Amino acid sequence: MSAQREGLVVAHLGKGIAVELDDATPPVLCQTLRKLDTVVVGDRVKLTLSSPEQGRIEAILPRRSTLFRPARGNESRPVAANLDSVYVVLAVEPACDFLLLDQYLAVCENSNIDADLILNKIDLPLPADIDAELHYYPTLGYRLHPVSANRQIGISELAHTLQNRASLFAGQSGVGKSSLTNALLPDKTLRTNTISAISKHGRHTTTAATLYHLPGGGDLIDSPGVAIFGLAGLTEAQLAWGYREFQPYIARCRFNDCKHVTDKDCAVRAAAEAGEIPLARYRRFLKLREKMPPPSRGG
Ligand SMILES: Nc1nc2c(ncn2[C@@H]2O[C@H](COP(=O)(O)OP(=O)(O)OP(=O)(O)O)[C@@H](O)[C@H]2O)c(=O)[nH]1
Ligand SMILES: [Zn+2]
Repeated sequence: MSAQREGLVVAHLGKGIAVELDDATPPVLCQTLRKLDTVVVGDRVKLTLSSPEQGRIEAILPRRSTLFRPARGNESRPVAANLDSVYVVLAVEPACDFLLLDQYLAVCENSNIDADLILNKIDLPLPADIDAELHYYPTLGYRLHPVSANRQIGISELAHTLQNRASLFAGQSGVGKSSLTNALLPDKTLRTNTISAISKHGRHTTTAATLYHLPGGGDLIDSPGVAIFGLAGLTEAQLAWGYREFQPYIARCRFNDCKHVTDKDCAVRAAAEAGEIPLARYRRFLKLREKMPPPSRGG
């Protein structure tokens, strides 16, 4: 038996988990001890090697962030670990879904994950009202990156901001997440090598999520399933906190457990009515609140 090593989980394969050792490539195929919590892409793990290509994961090192996805009922399941940033991708077509955007931002605000906005397809004209709505977000501290994946506009600037961090692209279907990933990882063989090195002994299996090292530095977690992550695990109070401009008002509500809806002397609602908080954002907060599973709305 060899000594314990540490590594990074780079992919979930049908027959095991691909782990990149800190001092070696290609990744090794690992099994996990049954009693371990779910191991996810981005996790740092302790493992022992049974052969140069195979190992067993024995511990998950503490995570600095975890992204959850809703599972059956009110359950949630971790899908990615140790993310630094979520990049919410938007486009003029399909139309900007601001409710989904606010939902992503609220999750990140409560998960120790930074959030940026990417406006893709800037080769297409953007209506003025959408443009104005989008430009409100930088006033809250969210950076907005205008790009075109197809026309290769703004891609090198984007690559620069992705350096030295682990990121994930989120957004509705069709906004161009795959196109952006391809623009940033032009070397297709580099992308597929990771997986084929691991699955060469068996049938090719679809992966739930994969971590890629970007050529300019930084990691990108690509996961079809994570693209639309839900409000899984958030409480109603966390949802309100996820609206950054609400934060200074929340402490001024009369009641500690103010729901910011019809409550007496709610400073958040008052600010929205006075135009200090954009009414559109407050309304979307109310809508998201309605969408939350009942248990997290209680108490
Ligand atoms: N006009 C224009 N179209 C683009 C641009 N980038 C991507 N598209 C197009 O948008 C469509 C959707 O792109 P995808 O990359 O598949 O979008 P996605 O977000 O990965 O979609 P899902 O895989 O369904 O989640 C494709 O037809 C792309 O060619 C762009 O910069 N400009
Ligand atoms: Zn309130």
